[in-house]
Amino acid sequence: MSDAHLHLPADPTSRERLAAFGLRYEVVASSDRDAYTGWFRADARGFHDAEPAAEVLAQELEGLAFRRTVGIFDDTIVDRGAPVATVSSWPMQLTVPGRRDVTAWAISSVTVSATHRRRGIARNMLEGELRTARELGIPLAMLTVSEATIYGRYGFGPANRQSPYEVDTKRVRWTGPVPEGRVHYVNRDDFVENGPAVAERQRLDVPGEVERWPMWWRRRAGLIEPDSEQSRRIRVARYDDASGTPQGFAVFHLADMDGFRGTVVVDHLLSATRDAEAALWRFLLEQDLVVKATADLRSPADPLPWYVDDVRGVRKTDERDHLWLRVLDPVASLEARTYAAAGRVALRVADALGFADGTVLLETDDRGAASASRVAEPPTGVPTLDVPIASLGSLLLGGVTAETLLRVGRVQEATPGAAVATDAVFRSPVVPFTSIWF
Ligand SMILES: CC(=O)SCCNC(=O)CCNC(=O)[C@H](O)C(C)(C)COP(=O)(O)OP(=O)(O)OC[C@H]1O[C@@H](n2cnc3c(N)ncnc32)[C@H](O)[C@@H]1OP(=O)(O)O
Repeated sequence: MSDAHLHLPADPTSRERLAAFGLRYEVVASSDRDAYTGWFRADARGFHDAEPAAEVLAQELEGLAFRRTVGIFDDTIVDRGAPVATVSSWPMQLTVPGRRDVTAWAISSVTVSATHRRRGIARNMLEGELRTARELGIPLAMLTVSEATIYGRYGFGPANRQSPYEVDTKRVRWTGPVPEGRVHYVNRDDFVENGPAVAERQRLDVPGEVERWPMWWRRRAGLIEPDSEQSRRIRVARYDDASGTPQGFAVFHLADMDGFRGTVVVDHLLSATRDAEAALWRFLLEQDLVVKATADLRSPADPLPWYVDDVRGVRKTDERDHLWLRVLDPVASLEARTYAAAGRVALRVADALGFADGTVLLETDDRGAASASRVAEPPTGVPTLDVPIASLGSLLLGGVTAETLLRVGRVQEATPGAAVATDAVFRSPVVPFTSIWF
C-alpha cells in the first residue's frame, strides 16, 4: 500500500468552509503523540465507547497508523486536545464480481461530538473525504455504517446485506458433508499467524470482501487485552485439509453456561474451502452441554440452514444493510468487475457532488470483460437507465437488481426495458457479502 494518503493535507475546500465556523480541519499525524491520542479519545467518545485503556491505546497508536486520521478542532473548548469530529480513511482492496479487486477508499471513525452536532460538520468531513479519494485517484469509497440514514445524501448506496443466525442445536442433525480433513483446537496466536493466508485465498471468492489489517486479527483473537475475562473466553478451532494445510478458522466462545445449557457464540468463521466451512459448522453445532449456536455478521445467503435435517432449527434473526459504496469514477469502477453477458447499456448518472455526473456507455463481451467510456449522449438504440449515484453503488456488486430499483423509484428507464437489459449484464452468481466491520 502506498502511503500517499498519509501525507496529503486536509481537503482545502472543506478546510475553508470549516474555518468560516472557527474550526480547524487537519490531518493528525501519528508522530504527534498527543494529538493522535486526543483523536483516539474523541473517536471512542463519539461512539459512546469507554475511554481506551492505556494498553489498548498504545496498540492502536501503532496498529492503526496506516490510516489517515483527520480531526476537526475547536480551539475555544476546554478539552482542546481532543478534536470535535473525527474520521479515518485508507486505501483497501474490495472484491468485485469476477474474482477481481479494486482499490477503494475505506472510511471509518466518523464522529462528531455531541456538543457540535447538526451544524454541517459531518457533511464537510465526508465531502472532504470524497475529494481526497479523487485526488489520490481512487475510483470509489466504501464504509460499513452505524445507521442507514446518514450516507445516502453523500451518494453512498447500500451494496450488500448481512444477517445474524440462531440454531437450535438440539433440534438439528447434521446432514451436510463430512470432509476428510481435521478440526483442531489451536491457541489464539495461531489465528493471527495462519489466518491471513486463509483469508487471502478466500477474499476473491465473494464480491464485497475486503482486506484485513494486522490489528484486526489480534482484536478478533482477543489479543489486544489478552487477560480480560472476555478475551480469555475466546476459543479457536482450525480446519486443516487432508494434506495438513490450514483452510479455515472458527473463533467462538461459550455463553449462558449456567445449568450446562450453553450457547456457542460464533465470533467469526473464516473458510477458504467448502470443506473447511462444513467441517467447522459441524464442529460448532455438535458441541455437548450446548443448546444454541448464534453467529452474527453472516451472509443472508449463508448455506447454514441447508447443512441440517430440520431447516426450521436454523433461524435468520435479522437482515440489514452492511457495506455502502460511493462511486467516484464510474468508468474505472465499472471496468473493475466482469459481467454476466455481452451487451451495451448506457447509464445516465446523476451526481449532485459532480464526481460521476454524466453518461457512461458500458460495453461487455461474451467473456464478461467490460469497457466503459463517458459519452455526451447515449447512442441510439442502446438501453439507457437513469441512475442516481447512490443506486450505482448499490448495483455495482450485483447485490440488487435494476428491476427492483426501478420498482421502488431508485432508477428510471430512459428507454423501455433498460432495467432488464442492465440486469442481464450486471447479474452476478455470488451474493455479495463483507464478513467484517471496518
Ligand atoms: C463509517 C462510520 O464511521 S459510521 C458511524 C457514524 N457515526 C456515528 O454513528 C457516531 C454518532 N453520530 C455522530 O457522531 C453524528 O451524529 C454524525 C457523524 C452521524 C453526524 O454528524 P453531524 O455533524 O451532526 O452531521 P451534519 O450536521 O453534517 O448533518 C448532515 C446531514 O446529515 C443528517 N444527519 C446527521 N446525522 C444523522 C443521523 N444520525 N441520522 C439521520 N440523519 C442524520 C443531518 O440532518 C443533515 O441532513 P441534511 O443534509 O438534510 O441537512
